[in-house]
Amino acid sequence: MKKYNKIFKTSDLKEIDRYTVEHEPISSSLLMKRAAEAIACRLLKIFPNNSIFNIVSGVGNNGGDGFALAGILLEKGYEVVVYHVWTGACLSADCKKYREDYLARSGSCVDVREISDFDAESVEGIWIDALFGAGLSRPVTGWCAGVIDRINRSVLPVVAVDIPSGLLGEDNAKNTGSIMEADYTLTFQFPKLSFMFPENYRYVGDFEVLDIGLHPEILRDLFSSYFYLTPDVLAARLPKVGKFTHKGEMGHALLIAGSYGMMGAAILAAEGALHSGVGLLTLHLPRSLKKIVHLAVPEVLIEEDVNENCFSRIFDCSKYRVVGIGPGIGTSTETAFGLERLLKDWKGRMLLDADALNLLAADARLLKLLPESAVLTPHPKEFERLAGKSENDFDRLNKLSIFAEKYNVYVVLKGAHSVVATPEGKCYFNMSGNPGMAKGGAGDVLTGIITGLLASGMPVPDAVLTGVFVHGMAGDLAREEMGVRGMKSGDIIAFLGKAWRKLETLV
Ligand SMILES: NC(=O)C1=CN([C@@H]2O[C@H](COP(=O)(O)OP(=O)(O)OC[C@H]3O[C@@H](n4cnc5c(N)ncnc54)[C@H](OP(=O)(O)O)[C@@H]3O)[C@@H](O)[C@H]2O)[C@H](O)CC1
Ligand SMILES: [K+]
Repeated sequence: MKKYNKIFKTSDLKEIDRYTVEHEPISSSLLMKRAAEAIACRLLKIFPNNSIFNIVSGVGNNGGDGFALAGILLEKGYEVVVYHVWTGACLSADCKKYREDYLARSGSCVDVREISDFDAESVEGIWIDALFGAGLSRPVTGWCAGVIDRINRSVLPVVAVDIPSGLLGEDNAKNTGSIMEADYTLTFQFPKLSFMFPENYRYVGDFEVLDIGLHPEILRDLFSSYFYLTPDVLAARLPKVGKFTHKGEMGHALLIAGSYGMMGAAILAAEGALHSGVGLLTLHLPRSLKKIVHLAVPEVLIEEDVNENCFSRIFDCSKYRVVGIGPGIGTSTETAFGLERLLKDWKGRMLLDADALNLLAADARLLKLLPESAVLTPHPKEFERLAGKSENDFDRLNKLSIFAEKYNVYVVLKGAHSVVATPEGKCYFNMSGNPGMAKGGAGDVLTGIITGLLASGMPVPDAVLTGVFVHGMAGDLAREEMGVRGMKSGDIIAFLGKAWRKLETLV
């Protein structure tokens, strides 16, 4: 079974590097060349019309990448200037080698030994930031910080090599030094944890992961509790739908959603489930919504609540493989009572979203009733109600992990890189999706998708991770046609079929 890709600590890079050099075998300087070639290839695609590259190199291997890149670009006929910032007296061996190679070919190089050596104002073209990478050991201060500040004030685009200089790879929250504000970051082999946090977007910009062929054995064996989702792995883990499959095998889900004035949430969630492989879907609705919802989603079976306007009670869940509850149910006393009864009676697969989470937050006793491996899908505000305020994004991630372990549940914290925390203390970051999905109703669709996948019998973690990824993928397809502003949550549903098709054809 294909394994999820890991996010390692930047401090692990030395060990990964060493293992690769020993076991591939490849020299460290050739590995650096490979990395620089990967950068050059992507750079020239992102900026096909640019001909001037201003590379700011440090003294470590990140700086070495800068010089190796400079050599490649020079050979291709581009105008290149390297600003070699002497942040320390000693060059790493590979930085020294590629600096000498570059100078031997008469590459243009400005040695920057103090801030007055660095004139950023008369520069044209684009900046390449190869000042500090994974070896950053403390915040950047002093005159080196001045170099970063001057580039940040420049209007030219900035592309960071591996990591924006000055950004710490994991917890950057208390970093008071200068940090490069890159437009793009081209990072090696795996994204760094700090890239996942909204508060670091201003430094990282849009990032891409470049495969530089680090040794697969060390990537497999080295421990990490952080992972990121890629379509190849999810596709390989999709269960086969056999020729003789019938609707019973694909599972019967119960969705409890909607209340008076909030029926849209129920429709969006139901559509999400119906487009995600559920065999049968029963929608439990307050009586007043029955007719209209049935007209909007004829494929569902409808179960009426005794209450006219909101959810109040479920009598028998025994025929369902999963119960999803929350979108648009409101937080009335009747609904709170209904949720409590449900949690006391139902110990099977369960997903809780939106108002179901708000009800949990309002009554901590309910948290103790959650069935094992339940799935919770809060947005940051809902998570704050459940677990308290976080000081910053890194602190929120820790809180998320602790919460998932404590209550033995899967928690999907929704955001630009939605993160799924598991009861075993692992965190998986989603890599699909776009800001066009930051609209009312997108979460209801996600609830439907994951509920549908849970009904089909997939292992809980795979159902959650696949649901999160395919939801973003459908959003990405919608954006391609309609743009970030033009798309609405219903369009995620409209493109779910294409997203599934795309994932299935990767197998
Ligand atoms: N395996 C891979 O993924 C590959 C990575 N490559 C590139 O290598 C860098 C990591 O290189 P490394 O040499 O370990 O580190 P840096 O280039 O980031 O810089 C280290 C030097 O910077 C000094 N330093 C650290 N923090 C500061 C600071 N705040 N102010 C001033 N100077 C600082 C550090 O000095 P110390 O005193 O801390 O020892 C070093 O002198 C990785 O990011 C990739 O770009 C390979 O090219 C390909 C394989
Ligand atoms: K850098």
